[in-house]
Amino acid sequence: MTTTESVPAPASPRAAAGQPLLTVDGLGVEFRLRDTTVRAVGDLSLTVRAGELLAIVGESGCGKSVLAHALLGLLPANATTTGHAVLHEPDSEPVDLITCGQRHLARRVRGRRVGLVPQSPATALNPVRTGRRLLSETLRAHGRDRADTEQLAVDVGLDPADLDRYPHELSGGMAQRLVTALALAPDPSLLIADEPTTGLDRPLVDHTLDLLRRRCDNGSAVVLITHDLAAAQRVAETVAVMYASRIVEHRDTDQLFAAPAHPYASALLDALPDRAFRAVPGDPPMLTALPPGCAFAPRCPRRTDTCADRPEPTPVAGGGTVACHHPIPTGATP
Ligand SMILES: Nc1ncnc2c1ncn2[C@@H]1O[C@H](COP(=O)(O)OP(=O)(O)OP(=O)(O)O)[C@@H](O)[C@H]1O
Ligand code: NI
Repeated sequence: MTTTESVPAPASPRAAAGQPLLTVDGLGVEFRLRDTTVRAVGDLSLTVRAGELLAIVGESGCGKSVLAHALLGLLPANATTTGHAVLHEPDSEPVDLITCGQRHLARRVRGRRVGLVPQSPATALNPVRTGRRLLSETLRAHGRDRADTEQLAVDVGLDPADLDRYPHELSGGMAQRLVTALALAPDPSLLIADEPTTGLDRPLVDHTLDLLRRRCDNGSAVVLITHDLAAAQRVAETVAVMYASRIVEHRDTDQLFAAPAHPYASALLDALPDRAFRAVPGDPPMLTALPPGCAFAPRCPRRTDTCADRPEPTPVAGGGTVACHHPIPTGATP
């Protein structure tokens, strides 16, 4: 399999590594249904820095994809989004992705400065265009050379011959690689990749992860949404663990994997085959009926009466935050 050996220069100026690229502050998303409200994202704050690969992990339904869609203005009409998410880039004014409006998002941000690898590739592809046409048109629309089409296919591990297929002729894994190539075509400074390795076999999983990792080497940033903790451990600098709409722990990857502070993060790691291989006991709560306090408390071996109050994210020794009244001591010295 061919890989890109060098890191190409980005299409637009990038912030210096370590500078905040996206600051999310108090983000909330609710869906109004006929007789209830789904609180899919609650009071979520985080910073993504230039050159960083942040992995967001957590059980199915905890709000990962809704977070991604909120940042790109892709939520349906029954959604209400609150809070802020400011994109800072060296060549332009900071823009609040939550308040700037659909017009600005569509013209200036989505698929340009912020790219999305969607979780469902099959529905994201225009069915009447071949992969080659989709990719070359996207490159041209962003002022890039159409001759890069085949290279981009190779970069994502797609055989250029398969570019002549229509979406319905692609396997799930091929469609996945094509949507990744389409998201990369505009060379966004921030790429949000929502389960980008679904349907890929192990060598292609690693190929895709390494491709995302390399993007960060020129000052771009990647938010990788994944169920695959091993993937997060392999390529992410930092990991945010989401539980029932909130981030419960956000720390340096090595530190989190060595000594998780939140009981839920610890239980997730215990579910790994090379650890205890024990599923997290119990079920997550319904997002229509979240308890006022800690949402993990009913499943938590460390819970006390204090957990009836919601824990706020607080600093952990060694860096990062944990939202728990009774965090597991990490052994790190302040
Ligand atoms: N349009 C919608 N209307 C109502 N509820 C929605 C809507 N979209 C998502 N939800 C709900 O929001 C919650 C979070 O969904 P989301 O897709 O973000 O989960 P996820 O963490 O990405 O899960 P998975 O790992 O399975 O992809 C779920 O309870 C889901 O049912
Ligand atoms: Ni999802």
